[in-house]
Amino acid sequence: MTSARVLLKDELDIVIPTIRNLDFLEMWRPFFQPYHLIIVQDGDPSKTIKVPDGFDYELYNRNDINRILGPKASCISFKDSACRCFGYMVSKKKYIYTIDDDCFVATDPSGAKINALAQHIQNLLCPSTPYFFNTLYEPYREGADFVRGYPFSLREGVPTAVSHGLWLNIPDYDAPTQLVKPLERNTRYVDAIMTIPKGTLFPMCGMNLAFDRHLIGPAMYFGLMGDGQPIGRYDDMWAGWCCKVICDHLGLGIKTGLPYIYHSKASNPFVNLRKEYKGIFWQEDIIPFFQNVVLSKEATTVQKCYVELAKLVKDKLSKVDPYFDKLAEAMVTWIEAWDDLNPPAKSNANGKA
Ligand SMILES: O=c1ccn([C@@H]2O[C@H](COP(=O)(O)OP(=O)(O)O[C@H]3O[C@@H](CO)[C@H](O)[C@H]3O)[C@@H](O)[C@H]2O)c(=O)[nH]1
Ligand SMILES: [Mn+2]
Repeated sequence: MTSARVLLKDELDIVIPTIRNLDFLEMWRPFFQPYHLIIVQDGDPSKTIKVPDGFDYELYNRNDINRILGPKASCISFKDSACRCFGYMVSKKKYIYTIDDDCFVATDPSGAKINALAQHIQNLLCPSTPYFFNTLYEPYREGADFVRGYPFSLREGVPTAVSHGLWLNIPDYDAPTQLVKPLERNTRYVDAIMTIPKGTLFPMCGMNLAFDRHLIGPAMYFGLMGDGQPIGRYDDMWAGWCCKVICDHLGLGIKTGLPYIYHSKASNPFVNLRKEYKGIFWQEDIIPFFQNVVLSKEATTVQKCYVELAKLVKDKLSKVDPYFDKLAEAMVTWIEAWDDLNPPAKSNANGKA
């Protein structure tokens, strides 16, 4: 870390889903070591995952999830990276950064190592501008600003709930694209951060993602995927669509762009196709559903928005497939489990939380 002060050292947890090993942490040590890690071990709980020395962490396997959540553990996916959202639920911090175990420190065009975590923190601490697009991109960056014609009444921006980073080398392509372009690598470093405009959805990838847990945490449910489910690799997409409609409703922002990580492992496109294929045609109904979602004015908290959204999923998507009935119920279970583990702060005698 270049600055003596470690940004948000005691206010941020790093959540890592893993079914492999954590050797990748050695490369991140200079940037991650000051922070607390929450490791969600997927797959066989009897397997021991070795955490490199010197990291402060807590580790949860499936037995822990079942013990902590009891019957509500049914909402946490098994054998899919979607399990990571358990880490968001058990965290006690204001911010979360989640990264996959095959993502490494990338290098920018100047040859400097990219501290992705520091850039995400910067993105989250600066406002977003969802109501009017700034053509010079992120106006709060050093050397940039709002351009001529940008309304001054909108320059204060809104709180940023999510910072969505990108990937050099292996891009996050769906299986059909991976099959058609097996050798394609992303070598294009685009030096830009943009707020995703209000009313526009986007495909959120969970590989290199940070968010303000207090602003949007309860909406970061990664759905029912993996073992026993008809779909996979739509965990982060589902969460992103739910988060975006709720951010639009509550007046929060989502940014995408810098920072980059270096994604090293291409998962098997044939296995991915089997996981994704229902999602590839279901999403032609899912996207219009989210584009037409209207949340009520009584939905003033993320939990209220999310439970309202779950009812809309049940009412409008169950005709696509009975899976959405189950998913809608799991969305409510998730909120119940979230509130069990994160009870609202009790207000004291003079009403202070
Ligand atoms: O059953 C599993 C499989 C994997 N994991 C852990 O999750 C991440 C991502 O795994 P992987 O790198 O193999 O998969 P990708 O296709 O590259 O991941 C991208 O697709 C999305 C799938 O939902 C995912 O969010 C993206 O990042 C690794 O840390 C694995 O160890 C798991 O926990 N359980
Ligand atoms: Mn990967």
